[in-house]
Amino acid sequence: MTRPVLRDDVRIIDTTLRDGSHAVAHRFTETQVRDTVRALDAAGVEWIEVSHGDGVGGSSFNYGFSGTDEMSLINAAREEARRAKIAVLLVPGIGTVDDLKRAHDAGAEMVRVATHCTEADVSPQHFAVARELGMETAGFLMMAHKTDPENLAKQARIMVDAGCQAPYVTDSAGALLMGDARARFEALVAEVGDEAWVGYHGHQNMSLGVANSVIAHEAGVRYIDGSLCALGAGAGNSPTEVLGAVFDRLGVATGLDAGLLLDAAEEVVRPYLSRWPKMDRNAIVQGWAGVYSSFLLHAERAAERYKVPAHAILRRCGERGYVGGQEDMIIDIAIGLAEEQTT
Ligand SMILES: C[C@H](O)CC(=O)C(=O)O
Ligand SMILES: [Mn+2]
Repeated sequence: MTRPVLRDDVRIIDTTLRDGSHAVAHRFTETQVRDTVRALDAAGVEWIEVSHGDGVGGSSFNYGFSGTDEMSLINAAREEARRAKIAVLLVPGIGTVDDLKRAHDAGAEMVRVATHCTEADVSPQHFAVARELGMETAGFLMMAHKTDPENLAKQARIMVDAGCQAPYVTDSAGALLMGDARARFEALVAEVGDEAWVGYHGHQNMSLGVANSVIAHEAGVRYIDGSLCALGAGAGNSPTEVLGAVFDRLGVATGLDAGLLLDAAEEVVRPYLSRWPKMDRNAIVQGWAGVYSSFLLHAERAAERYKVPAHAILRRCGERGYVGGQEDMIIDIAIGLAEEQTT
């Protein structure tokens, strides 16, 4: 297994146009994608992730239909990028090997295969196909707070042995406190650090995405995710423009122009946002109770339909330990809460 070449101390992978898709209900337009890619490219971002929020193949009744076919968006992103390369996310079971091949044909050069943190064993065939296609590979171990550092490292080992060049501590719920995050970073770096770069993907539900990114760098993590204006599920992701400024102040090389990232966030992304990811009660409950960030809009819609509080739905998701893929249970909880209100 070969690690990709890294020019800088850390490499920021921008997921505005993938995780951010959750925050805009998967309705990115081609113009928004082109404008965002141009701005990120100018700021020196090397990898830009573009897909439905739930990855390629995610456009569906269960996860929400895309406003524009994601393969057209990937193709538009590839056309617009001068230096940057395009990555896609794939959740086995939502996306298929066929979706991966179509994304590659549309211009994607990296795939990030995402599994629940204890289920890395569903990823090997996707890594194998990606490597055959000559793509770079990363692996998301989602909801990383739900298993201990030792087991997370074993799961990373499964991914790396299958062809993953960068297993990620993926804090899908924004639930990891700093010590918990550090323990997971250190465990993965110890297990696979000689063969792969370790990555970190954070959510801002408890406002710790940037702090955990600094800890990640200290612990030897080399890929760190961000989103312009924090655009992402829940309270959003670690803002790329803040990561640029913080790492610049720390003297950590990212290859990014922090000023141009600020322009990209303020002048390109902010004007098209109808909804700004925020740390409101619902999002904080997600971090606090360890709930998958992508559940937020599903819970808000169910709350409106069944006239029950979204934060109560989300707390119950946490109590029941639901994970990505169990979005339909949100309706079940909302119906249950509505019945409890009338009895
Ligand atoms: C499919 C998920 O949205 C992947 C992700 O970004 C996360 O788990 O966080
Ligand atoms: Mn995410």
